[in-house]
Amino acid sequence: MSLLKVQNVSKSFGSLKVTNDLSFELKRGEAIGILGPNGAGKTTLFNLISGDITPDSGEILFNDKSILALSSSDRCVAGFGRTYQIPQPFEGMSVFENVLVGAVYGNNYSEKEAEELALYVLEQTGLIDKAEALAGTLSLLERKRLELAKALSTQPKVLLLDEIAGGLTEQEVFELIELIKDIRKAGVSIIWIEHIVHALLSVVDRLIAINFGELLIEGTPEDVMNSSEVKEVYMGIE
Ligand SMILES: Nc1ncnc2c1ncn2[C@@H]1O[C@H](COP(=O)(O)OP(=O)(O)OP(=O)(O)O)[C@@H](O)[C@H]1O
Repeated sequence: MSLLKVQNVSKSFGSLKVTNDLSFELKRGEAIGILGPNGAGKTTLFNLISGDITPDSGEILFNDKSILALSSSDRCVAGFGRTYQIPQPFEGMSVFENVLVGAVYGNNYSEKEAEELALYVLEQTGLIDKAEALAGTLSLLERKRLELAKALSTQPKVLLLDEIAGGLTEQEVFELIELIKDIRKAGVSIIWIEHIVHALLSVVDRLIAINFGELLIEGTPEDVMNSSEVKEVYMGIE
């Protein structure tokens, strides 16, 4: 059964059509990867799903119900968590406090329950030793982990990862992949936008390639990576 359905969604900014009649589905427990060149409309797609912007046309269904009327905070409570391409923690707050905000905001929890969840998520993401550190003092990998921790603290059913591996060393990417695999094993469905293709391929079941806001091709990672569409548009090879 589909958990999320994006149906014929379009979005323009002025005369620029950034999302063009885009449709795809995410099944429960599935992980899918989104590929596309810079400016293809990948982050815009996440903004449409998370409710930061509204489509001009089309439908977005979660558990077969439209979520278009829900605000971004209501979508968060409904089960959507996301990370941002550029981590933007509350720099002057501790790592624990940053995660606590998500735990309070995304769940109907008492303070004690939210604190317990925040500690669990910090353990899960390998940040427990940094709990008291100010977020502004973290390394890039730790900031990426904090992005994940903030998203996980809302207990998402669908996790939207926006270029979470960008800027990391090979070893750091490897560590992040292991963490994302564990999150997936815990039952979270994932949509992952990533330019670091080997990272995507080690996690996802299916790939979707987009260009100029349109779906180019979707299928198994092997089929998509070997397709002439992706070779031509994404890698510049004909
Ligand atoms: N709020 C906005 N107003 C105007 N134009 C926008 C807005 N948001 C995005 N765009 C434009 O839409 C296009 C797609 O942007 P988007 O960030 O979705 O691309 P992307 O595929 O995520 O790119 P990248 O891989 O570089 O992150 C770009 O040309 C961008 O400048």
